Amino acid sequence: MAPPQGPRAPLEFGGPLGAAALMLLLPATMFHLLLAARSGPARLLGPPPYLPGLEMLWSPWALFLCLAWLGLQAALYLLPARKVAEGQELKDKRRLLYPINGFQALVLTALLVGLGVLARLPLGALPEMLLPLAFSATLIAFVGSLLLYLKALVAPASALAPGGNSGNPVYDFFLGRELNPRICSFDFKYFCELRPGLIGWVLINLALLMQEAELRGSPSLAMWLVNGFQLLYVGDALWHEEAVLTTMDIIHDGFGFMLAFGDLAWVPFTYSLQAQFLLYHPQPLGLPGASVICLINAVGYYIFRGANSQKNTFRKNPSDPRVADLETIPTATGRQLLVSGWWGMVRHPNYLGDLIMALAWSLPCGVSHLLPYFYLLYFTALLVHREARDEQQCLQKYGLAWHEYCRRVPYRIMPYVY
Ligand SMILES: NC(=O)C1=CN([C@@H]2O[C@H](COP(=O)(O)OP(=O)(O)OC[C@H]3O[C@@H](n4cnc5c(N)ncnc54)[C@H](OP(=O)(O)O)[C@@H]3O)[C@@H](O)[C@H]2O)C=CC1
Ligand SMILES: CC(C)CCC[C@@H](C)[C@H]1CC=C2C3=C(CC[C@@]21C)[C@@]1(C)CC[C@H](O)C(C)(C)[C@@H]1CC3
Repeated sequence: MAPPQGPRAPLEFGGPLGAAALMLLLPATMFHLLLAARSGPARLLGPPPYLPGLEMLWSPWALFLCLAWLGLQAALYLLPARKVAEGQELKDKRRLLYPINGFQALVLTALLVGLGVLARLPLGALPEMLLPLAFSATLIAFVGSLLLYLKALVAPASALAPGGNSGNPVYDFFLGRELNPRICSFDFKYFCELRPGLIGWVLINLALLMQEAELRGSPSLAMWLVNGFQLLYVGDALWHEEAVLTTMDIIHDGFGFMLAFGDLAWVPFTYSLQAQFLLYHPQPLGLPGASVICLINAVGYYIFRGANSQKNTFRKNPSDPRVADLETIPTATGRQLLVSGWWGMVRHPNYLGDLIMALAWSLPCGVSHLLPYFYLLYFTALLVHREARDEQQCLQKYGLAWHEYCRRVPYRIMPYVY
């Protein structure tokens, strides 16, 4: 068994107690949202409309569907890739290899689903199964994290995540002990981060759109917008798959319950909340309103993509002509920090773009209910917390240079506000 690592990283998420509370609170919130979306009052706050019995949650058929979905995505992951990318350097100086074929997986899944629909696959029946599917996904995330935790107990110390090896089993189970758990070249965290959950999310959205068409003759404009915006977001993530290799989830966080549940259950079943809400609460939306919402999404996407691409291009090759003229601050590590362009506006311009898009995803649901704005509220909290974690990590990495960056670029996410 690997001994806990040298100097212990400070505990995050409120330590073991916070981790235990989140393990209960996150699934409970997800089920609350699923139940509220289909209830008449659709209340975000307040008690759930009813408490589902085990017979409403547990279904062997739903478990089979979830496992089949994971199996399909794993098979697509193993197909030959257009590119194999190198990850960041690890503590033992190695670099892991990652297949770049996520967008191919999305296209092949779309083809398979299209063929299925032509062969009368009842995709419109999926919305009725969301509760048992979410329950099975949670079960899979729980059992999967347990197996990963046990695997990590025999992993070498160099394979452990900086934050997930405190020695407290609850905390480590939640955050994940091992940084890059793999069997041969199959990387569990990288696989789960982008494929089953994100592609599952757009599939659920599509099923909700088809069900709406069945119920009301055609999908509403609001449902088209939500589907279109979120498909763009998922397509973009898979097209720029290589960029995920520099996110804190891949570089810093272990693969434990937080990411397993987040990737496999939370993303597909709560990120599709707007489409769920629209199926049960149709909203009128005219062309002028839709055009304004499209503009908001386009502005958000422009900032999000511009900022992420600028940083990725700069990190890959600082002399690339697209970024070579930008002003930078040198750091003791030899790396530089951008202080002009998007990254001179605020310290996390990509978060700002993401939040503007989150607003555009909720607006088609009207303003009569708070429920479809849950994603915007949750996402603001997630990004504010994530920004604080990243700030801590950057301060450790870059010391005085980071202080200088903060002095030159005082706002974190929103200029003149935060
Ligand atoms: N939809 C969702 O649920 C979620 C979406 N996201 C999105 O994922 C994307 C990635 O987010 P995340 O991984 O949190 O963070 P970022 O992509 O913002 O990466 C932060 C890192 O960027 C580098 N960096 C910071 N400032 C500068 C600078 N001025 N110049 C150069 N490099 C800099 C640092 O790493 P280094 O110096 O080591 O390169 C820092 O650790 C974002 O667009 C976010 O909105 C994130 C979480 C959830
Ligand atoms: C359940 C908890 C509250 C926490 C779980 C958080 C996870 C759901 C998110 C952590 C980082 C994520 C990212 C994306 C999805 C959500 C999770 C897994 C991301 C794949 C979405 C698409 C983006 O384009 C991205 C930049 C690739 C994102 C990377 C981070």
